[in-house]
Amino acid sequence: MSATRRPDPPDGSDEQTPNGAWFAFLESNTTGTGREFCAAARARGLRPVLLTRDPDRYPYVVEDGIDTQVLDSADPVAVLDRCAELAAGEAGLAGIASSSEYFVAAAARVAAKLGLPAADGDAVARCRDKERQRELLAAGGVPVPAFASAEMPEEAVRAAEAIGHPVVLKPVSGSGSIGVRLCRDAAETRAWAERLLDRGTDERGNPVTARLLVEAAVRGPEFSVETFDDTVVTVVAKHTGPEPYFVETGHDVPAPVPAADTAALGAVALRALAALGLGWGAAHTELRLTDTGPVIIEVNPRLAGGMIPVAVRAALGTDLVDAVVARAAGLPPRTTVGATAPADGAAPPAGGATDRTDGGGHAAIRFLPAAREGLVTAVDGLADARAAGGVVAATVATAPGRTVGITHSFQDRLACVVATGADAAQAAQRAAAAGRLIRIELEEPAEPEEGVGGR
Ligand SMILES: Nc1ncnc2c1ncn2[C@@H]1O[C@H](COP(=O)(O)OP(=O)(O)OP(=O)(O)O)[C@@H](O)[C@H]1O
Repeated sequence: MSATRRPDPPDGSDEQTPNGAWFAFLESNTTGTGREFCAAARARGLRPVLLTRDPDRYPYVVEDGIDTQVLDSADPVAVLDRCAELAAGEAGLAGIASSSEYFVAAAARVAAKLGLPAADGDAVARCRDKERQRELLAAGGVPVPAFASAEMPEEAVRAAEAIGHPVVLKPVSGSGSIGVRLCRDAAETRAWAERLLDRGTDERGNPVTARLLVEAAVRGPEFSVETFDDTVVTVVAKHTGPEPYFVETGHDVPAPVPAADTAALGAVALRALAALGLGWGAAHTELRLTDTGPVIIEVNPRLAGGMIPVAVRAALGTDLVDAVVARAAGLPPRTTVGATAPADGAAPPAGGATDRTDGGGHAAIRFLPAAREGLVTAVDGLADARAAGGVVAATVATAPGRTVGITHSFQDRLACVVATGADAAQAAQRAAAAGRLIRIELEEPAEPEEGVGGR
C-alpha cells in the first residue's frame, strides 16, 4: 500500500476520521465545495483521502486533517492503480469522485473500472470539450449560440465575421471563465485569439489544446439550472461583472423569476443533459434567457461550484454535496433531492419534498472582486461578516503576504458571503451588507517615478 500522508489533527481537536471505508477524491477545487466533499464523506462515516499531485494547493487539507496520497493525478493508470490498492486494503474503497471540473471524467472512468457507482465517463469527457458539447446539443435540437472553432487568429476573425460581432471567444476546454471574453470587432477578436492560442498550459499547468471557440454573444439574463439525475433541484440567477469579461459576482437561489421562466429554463437544461448522455448525479447547466427562450451557455457535468451548493442547502434544505458523495458511494440520499422552492409563489417544476432550514427559502451569494492588483497587507472583518444577520457562510480566498492579480476570472474573487432571507431582495441585501464588512487592504501602489508617463 502506498504511503498515506495524514496531517496531525487540528490543535485541541480529537481524532476526527471515522474507521469506515476510504472515499477517494481525485484532486479538488481550490475554493468552494472541495472541502465540503470531504466533510460530507466523513459525515457518512467514510474516510476521505485526497489523491493529488500537490497537497499544498489545498489549505483545507491541513486545517481539516484530511489524508492525502501524492501521485500524478493526470495519469489514469497511476490513479487506477492507487484506487485499486485502496479497494484491496482492509478498509476498502466506497467511492471515487472529484469536485474539480478537470478531473470529473477521470474519476468517473476509474470508478467504473473498479465496479463503483459512476456517471458515464466518456459522456462526461465529451461534454467537457465545449465544441463537442455544442455539436451534440445542436444535433439534439437544443438551443445553442452559433459557434465555430479556430486554430489560427485569422480563422477566428473569419468565423466571427461570419457569425457577426459581437462574439464570445473562449478556450475549448476550461472553467471559471478563464480566457472568456466578449470581442466587439475584428481587432479585438484577432488580439484575443492570438492571446488564447499562445497559451501553452492551463492554470493548473496542464498542456492545452491550441483551439478556441468563437460564439455568437447571447443577450439576456443568465441562470443556472442545478439538477440531480433527471430532476431539476433549483434554478439560480447569476450575476456577472462588467463586460467584456464575465466574472461571476453573485447568485440568487432560487432565481426570483416567474414560474414560467423557471419551468422553461429547467426543461431546456434537462433536454441538454439527455442530448449529452448525462443525467447521472449532479449537473450544473448555465443558460441565458433570450427573447425567444432559453439558450444553453454551458453544461457542466458536475455539481456547481462557487458556493452554490451551500446556498441551495441554506435556502432549500437540499444537501447536494451529501447527495453527490452518497451517490458515488452507492448510499441512499438523506433527503429527497429534486425539489425547488417556489419562485413567486409558483409550483416547483419537479416533484419531491423540500426540507427547508431556517433560511426562509431564499439565499444569495455575493463575491468581493479585487479592485486592483497588489500585495495583501491585511484582511479584517471576517468574524463581523459571519456574525451579520442571515449570514450562513463567509470566506476569504486570500491572506496577508499574497499578491492579488486581475485575471478576469474566478481568481479575481477575494471573498464570498452567503446569506439567507425571506425573499431574494432581503437575502441579497444581507449578503452585500456582510460583504462590506470584509476589508482586504492592499499595499499602496508605488508612486510613478518622476518623468515616467509624464508629459
Ligand atoms: N456565447 C455566449 N454569449 C453570452 N455570454 C457568454 C457566452 N459564452 C460565455 N458567456 C459568458 O461567459 C461566462 C463563462 O463562459 P463559459 O461558461 O463558457 O466558461 P467557463 O470557463 O466554463 O466558465 P464557468 O466555469 O464559470 O462556467 C458564462 O457564464 C457567460 O456569462
